[in-house]
Amino acid sequence: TGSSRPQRLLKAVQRNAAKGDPQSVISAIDYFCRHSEWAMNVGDEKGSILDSVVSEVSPTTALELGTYCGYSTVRIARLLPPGASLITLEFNPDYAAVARQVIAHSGLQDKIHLVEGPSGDSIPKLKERFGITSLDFVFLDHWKDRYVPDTKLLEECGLLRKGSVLLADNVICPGAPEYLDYVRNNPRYESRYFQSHLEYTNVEDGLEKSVFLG
Ligand SMILES: Cc1ncnc2c1ncn2[C@@H]1O[C@H](/C=C/CNC(=O)c2cc(-c3ccc(F)cc3)cc(O)c2O)C[C@H]1O
Ligand SMILES: [Mg+2]
Repeated sequence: TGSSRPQRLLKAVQRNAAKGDPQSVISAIDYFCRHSEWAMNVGDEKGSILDSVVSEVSPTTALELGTYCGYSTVRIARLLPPGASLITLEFNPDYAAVARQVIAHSGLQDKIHLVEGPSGDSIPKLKERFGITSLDFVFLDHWKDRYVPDTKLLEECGLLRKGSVLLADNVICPGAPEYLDYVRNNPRYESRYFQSHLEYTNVEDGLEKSVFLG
């Protein structure tokens, strides 16, 4: 049988991006998605908002929910301070396999821990597995109906501290209405919406940044 879209995206990275150069990996994926095949990466427009939040937080420990092909994984990891690390969760083994190769091509593999499995299973094990006490930054970009249960799970596991920043993709398209309701009407969060567009299109979408107040 033929190749999958993630496999074709990986080929485009291996052909067009310089090994060890994260920016060229990002540009190669954006080019592929604009000119060959659309894919659900956060993209360059929302990606620059992601970059500014990551740079502002400068997290020592970051978590990503939903690796997919590793585009935002590379975007986040390239901005981490020395010694910092990003844990990314992905339950589809085919996507995880592609993401590992995209990450390897970028040269950022030493800053990234890709954990295969459902986020609901992995989140409760993060403290013991990675020796972390709390998360400085979380990027939510997995199934949209998992944003609320996983945010509650992060709270219950004591993984959020005063000042932890959650950044959620797609709060307009495909949409995460329950999540917006949860973080916007919850006194334990200070939320702000960053208007943008769905990756590689002019359809409205945006990111919701929510600071946990403890
Ligand atoms: C619970 C759980 N645990 C671990 N990994 C999980 C997980 N749920 C999903 N994942 C993994 O994350 C990835 C899923 C992401 C879901 N993202 C989406 O469905 C998504 C969809 C669109 C979109 C918009 C308009 C359209 F017309 C069509 C699509 C755009 C996006 O930016 C998206 O992130 C891959 C999946 O295996
Ligand atoms: Mg997304």
